[in-house]
Amino acid sequence: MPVPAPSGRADAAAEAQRPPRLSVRGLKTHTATVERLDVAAGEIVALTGPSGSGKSLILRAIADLDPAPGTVLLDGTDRNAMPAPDWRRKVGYLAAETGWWAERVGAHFADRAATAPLVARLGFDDGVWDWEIARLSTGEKQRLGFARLLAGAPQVLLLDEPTGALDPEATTSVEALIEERLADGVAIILVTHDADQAARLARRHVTIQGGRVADAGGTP
Ligand SMILES: Nc1ncnc2c1ncn2[C@@H]1O[C@H](COP(=O)(O)OP(=O)(O)OP(=O)(O)O)[C@@H](O)[C@H]1O
Repeated sequence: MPVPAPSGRADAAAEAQRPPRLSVRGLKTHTATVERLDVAAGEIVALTGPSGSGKSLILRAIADLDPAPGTVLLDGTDRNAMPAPDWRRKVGYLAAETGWWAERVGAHFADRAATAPLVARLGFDDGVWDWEIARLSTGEKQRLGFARLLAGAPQVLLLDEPTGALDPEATTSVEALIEERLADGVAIILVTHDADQAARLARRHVTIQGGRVADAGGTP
């Protein structure tokens, strides 16, 4: 009778066979090429580089917001195998400057009751639904944009300077929510100019050098 493998070893083998949550190969934007980048479920990778090196364009290309040649897979499924709106819901992008289309905050949230606890953790009470977009400060837009993104429960988060306009208290709240999503298995790429934040949140750091992003760390 065969002896079963110790469960820890079996788990490790199953883990090794699982595709990375996000996998990027040969993705070309106007300014940079991502040769190879894998992000596992529950992993956060910090993407750094000088201003104008192309970090935002890479996130937008992965999110399929700009056309870009190359291969991007979610749990092994090519982005071309699903409608673009489905991809963008699963692979969520938070722009450094969030976009708003309706007059008031509430119109941007499909399920206010479900989102209220999230919005509260980011410092707002229920009155926020009636606020006009025109009155929002930069930091309020950033926090509400983050809440709007999380409300869709994406499996990948592409965060472009998510706390760039926030005070330390709000930054702590956003980082706590990021950590919780990681615990839920979300894969995250974080663009930040804040080296302390990159060190706090991410063990793996990739940098744009000479227009190339190479995944030095590999898949853990
Ligand atoms: N559609 C486009 N066509 C050509 N160049 C573009 C286009 N969009 C942006 N760029 C340029 O590509 C470069 C990279 O822009 P990007 O916003 O990705 O930089 P970044 O690394 O995120 O910078 P920052 O840290 O300042 O936010 C910039 O020089 C920008 O002007």
